[in-house]
Amino acid sequence: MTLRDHPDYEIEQKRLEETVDYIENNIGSSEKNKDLYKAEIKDAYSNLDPTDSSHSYMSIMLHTRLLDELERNFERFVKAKDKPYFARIDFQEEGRNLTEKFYIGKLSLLRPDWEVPMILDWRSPLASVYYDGRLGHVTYLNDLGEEMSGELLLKRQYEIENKQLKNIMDVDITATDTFLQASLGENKDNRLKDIVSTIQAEQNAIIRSDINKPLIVQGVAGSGKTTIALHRIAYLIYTYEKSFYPEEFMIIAPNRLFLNYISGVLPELGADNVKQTTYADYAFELIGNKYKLTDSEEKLVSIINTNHVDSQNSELIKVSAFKGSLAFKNILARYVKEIELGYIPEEDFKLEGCTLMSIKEVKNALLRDYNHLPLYKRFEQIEKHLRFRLDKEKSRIYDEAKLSYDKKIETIRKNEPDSEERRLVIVDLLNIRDAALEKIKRNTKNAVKNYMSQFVKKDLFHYYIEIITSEEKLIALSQGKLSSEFASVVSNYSKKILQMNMVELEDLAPLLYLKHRIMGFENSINIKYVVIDEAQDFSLFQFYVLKKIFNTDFFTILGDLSQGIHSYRSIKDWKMVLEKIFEPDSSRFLKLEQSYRTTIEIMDLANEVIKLIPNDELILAKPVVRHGDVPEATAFETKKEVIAAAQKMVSELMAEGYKSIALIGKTPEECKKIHKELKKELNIKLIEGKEEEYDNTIVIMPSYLSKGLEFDAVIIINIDDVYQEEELDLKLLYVAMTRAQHRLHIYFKKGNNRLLEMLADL
Ligand SMILES: Nc1ncnc2c1ncn2[C@@H]1O[C@H](COP(=O)(O)OP(=O)(O)OP(=O)(O)O)[C@@H](O)[C@H]1O
Repeated sequence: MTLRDHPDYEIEQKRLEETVDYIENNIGSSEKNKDLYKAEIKDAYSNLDPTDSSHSYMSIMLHTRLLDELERNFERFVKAKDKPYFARIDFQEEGRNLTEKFYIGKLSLLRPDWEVPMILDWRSPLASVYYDGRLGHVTYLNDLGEEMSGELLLKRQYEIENKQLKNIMDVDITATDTFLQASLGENKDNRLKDIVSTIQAEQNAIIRSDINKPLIVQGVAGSGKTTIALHRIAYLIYTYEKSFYPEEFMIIAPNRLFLNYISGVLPELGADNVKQTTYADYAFELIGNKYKLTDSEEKLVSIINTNHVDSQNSELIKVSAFKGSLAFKNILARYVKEIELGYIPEEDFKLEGCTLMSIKEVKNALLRDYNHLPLYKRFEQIEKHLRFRLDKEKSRIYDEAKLSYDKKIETIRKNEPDSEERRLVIVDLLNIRDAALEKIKRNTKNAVKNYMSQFVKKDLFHYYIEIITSEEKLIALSQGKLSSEFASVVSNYSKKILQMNMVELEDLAPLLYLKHRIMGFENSINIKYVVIDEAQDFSLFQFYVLKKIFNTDFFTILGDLSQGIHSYRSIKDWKMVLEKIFEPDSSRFLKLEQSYRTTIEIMDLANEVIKLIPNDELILAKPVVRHGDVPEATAFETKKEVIAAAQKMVSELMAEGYKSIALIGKTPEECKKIHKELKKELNIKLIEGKEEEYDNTIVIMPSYLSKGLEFDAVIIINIDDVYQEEELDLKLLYVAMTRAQHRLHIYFKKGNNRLLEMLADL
């Protein structure tokens, strides 16, 4: 059916025109009002009278506020005008004999003269039925969390471009989601997009999941984890507008390139000012930049490069796993206790022999009363107590001392006859008294400072170095759990890095922990909701420390164990996170098995790779019904031929109109080599991990850097280090294969390349 044949075409066309007109009129009047308010502000400034300025000040304040609001609305209108909505639902609430039409868009639009919104925000409670419900009886939770029900009588989707209605599609009970199909079939550039018009029911459940329960999502490659994470933030900001500011939300992503890749989505969803950062960047923000970070991928690369069987047991892996473990956290907790005990004073706080605060009282303040504070913040409390006691007692002590001298003088006066000798004795005594009183004054002045001088503060790294480079301390504080061989490996390994004023990623959790427990953070942390993407790469200690420093359970954690290429240093399953970090009973764990990114053919082949890993936790992705070209896997005799084939394929893919093409190698060295050859012929960018953005059509990168990204077409090149049938290599290959949206080609050099040969034979 063509657009014009749709029975409601006229009505829909009219409605669109009406909506666009309304928005444009609002934009027009906003512009006028903007000029008006600006003129008012200017006027008020010029009339600002230094003696009686209240009227002008009021006017400036009022018009500035109005101007801010206007500008916000203005931007909303401008954003909405080209495509004000994408869907409509006709809904009849139970018990009401009235069917209402709701047009759903990215932003809400209310008309004072209408009872229903002109546009309903996609995040509003009622809009949920559009995502969840098939036609017929539906339910949703209203603002108060009460279940509402009714009949969904129509579910209609629109394609609108530049204010023009291009298509109308009614979704019936059986129809597959043609809109979804169309959107997945598109070629994309190198930025992630919002999916408000095609969010699927299982994704909607995650986006709208209860804010109060920590949420962990295991989602297969391409299931929309990153996309959903961003939509969830937009949803929470809208729904809990009164409880949270957008800047209190934080999303933690794996690297800056990835942050750039996702950066467009939140503003597009009307959620600005959300903090978007990487774990390392945020950790350095909190602990300071005194030490530099080692290349966090270097370790992975060296594991990839070495013989895997040996490396599985290598010291490198064990040290990383140890530093990310809760066992290490426990060692540090004992270490902090030891540090705390070291501050118990050996003397009372006294003035003139009079105890103002006993050792016991100071100890109680230090270890008991202010235990909830970081150690150094407890010092501040102790100091306050000392000052208080001193202020309370200093006059008494002074007066008593003075009185005792005065009494002595008085006794001499009374008992000795007046003589030159008596006069000299009294003068002497008066001098002694004055000196003593002067001394008391001086001591009083310095008493707190002197007493506090025993609470010497040290640098964070001093503490960390003291423990991590001391074999003896590690063993002692592990309560016999660490062998001396392993403790020596950890300490020697750490010494080498720290001596260069460097730390590795695995050191950041312990450093954050120590800073949190000992010094506290300089500025109060105002993050209230945390979303972690690619969370399979996090260690338990990382989760633990984030939960502690943010002091919240408000977490959404998303990841895919099948892509856990950093599993040498990170979690092995989600159960551990649920059990050790959160309360399993009050947390939610959801799975996403449907994959939206890629075609059935590509996903089927990628699943063959993941099947080779003997791990029940790894779930096979189910692709949405979208067919495409069968992936090609071809072996060549020489490296030169592999590179030539890739170059030819890039040209073909470009000619076919693909907008983003990635060549994915196994190691950075391999990518460098291939790039050197190809850059003579192609405008191709080598991605090495430090980039913050790129805008090239063609890129080349090692597999581990491609994680999280996606491309229209992927060419996997393998000329050097072959992919072995081992967990890490299988995961690297899986990650690379699942980056492709439409086309996948695998070109490799013949010989000893069993895994890729197996794929070629399938
Ligand atoms: N409901 C949907 N409608 C349209 N597109 C979708 C939908 N869900 C996901 N997609 C698309 O699927 C692709 C994969 O999404 P995303 O990158 O968020 O998945 P992911 O689970 O984070 O993937 P990975 O773990 O492989 O990095 C994106 O292009 C996204 O736009």
